[in-house]
Amino acid sequence: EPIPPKKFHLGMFEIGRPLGKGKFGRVYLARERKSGFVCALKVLHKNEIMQGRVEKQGKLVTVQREIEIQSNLRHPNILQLYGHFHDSKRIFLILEYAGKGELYKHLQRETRFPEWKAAQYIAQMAAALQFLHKKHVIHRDIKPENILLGIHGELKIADFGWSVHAPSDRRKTQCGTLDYLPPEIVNYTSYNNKVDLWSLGVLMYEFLVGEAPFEDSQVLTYKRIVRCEMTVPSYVSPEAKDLIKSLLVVDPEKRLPLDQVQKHPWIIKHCVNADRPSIMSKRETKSTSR
Ligand SMILES: CS(=O)(=O)NCc1cccc(-c2cn3c(Cl)cnc3c(Nc3ccc(N4CCOCC4)cc3)n2)c1
Repeated sequence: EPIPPKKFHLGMFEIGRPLGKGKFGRVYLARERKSGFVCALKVLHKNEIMQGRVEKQGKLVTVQREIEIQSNLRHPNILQLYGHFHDSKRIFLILEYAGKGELYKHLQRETRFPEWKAAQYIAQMAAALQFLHKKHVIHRDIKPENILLGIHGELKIADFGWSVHAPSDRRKTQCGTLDYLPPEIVNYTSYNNKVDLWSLGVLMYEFLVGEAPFEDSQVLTYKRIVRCEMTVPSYVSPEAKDLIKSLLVVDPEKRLPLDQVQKHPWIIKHCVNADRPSIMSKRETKSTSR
């Protein structure tokens, strides 16, 4: 684990290939010259952040909030923010490099994930959300576009641009798609960290079906969310369907809590988790017996 120096500046890094670009910035592979430490450098342009419909200082405050929240979070399923610096025009975020890129690209390529893979991702997501909620952070923007994959295929929550310290009765923010918003945000009522449980259900549905459960025209999506009108295709196993139905519940207090998600039969069936003796794969047993 590198001991980060206090002050960062651009000259400390060799900039590599662009990893991708998003609405507010570009991400480059980078290497810190002295230590050779590989990271990702996210470049945000101050004027771009200040423009756009979102109220003036809104986005800049969000970036400051993103930095403050993410730099204090250390968890294997949360992309680490090592530090930041800025020059007159740009803000630079020094982030953990996620070796397998954007989760939604993998989802697009595979159309939908097999249940064993979806269960691993949902278990890791639930662990990350449990960690965030203990720190009174609500993510509020759980969707495949905000999730990256580490070099071993482990899930990394990457974008904290819309997270807030709980509890909050903030009006619905101008976030992108409605698909992931739970009824209480869509209905402008006050909400708490249970919003992330709803989004976890939407994410699980999208992993298994390849599209979001309430996907439709904007007006219809709104109606379907507040009435929780969705159908689960028959190829989804009964256990998976049960977990989806336990999360996509209009009343936030009735959604399955995260500790129960991690003990759900569908998760247990597919995930070898820490507190159970490890089930050695065939390959491993053969090598030890040799
Ligand atoms: C708003 S935004 O700019 O943050 N989002 C746009 C965007 C778009 C695309 C990527 C990435 C991205 C970000 N990363 C961060 Cl942050 C850390 N590692 C990566 C990271 N890592 C990464 C690792 C591998 C690959 N490859 C793997 C081989 O196939 C080609 C893609 C891509 C990205 N990618 C980001």
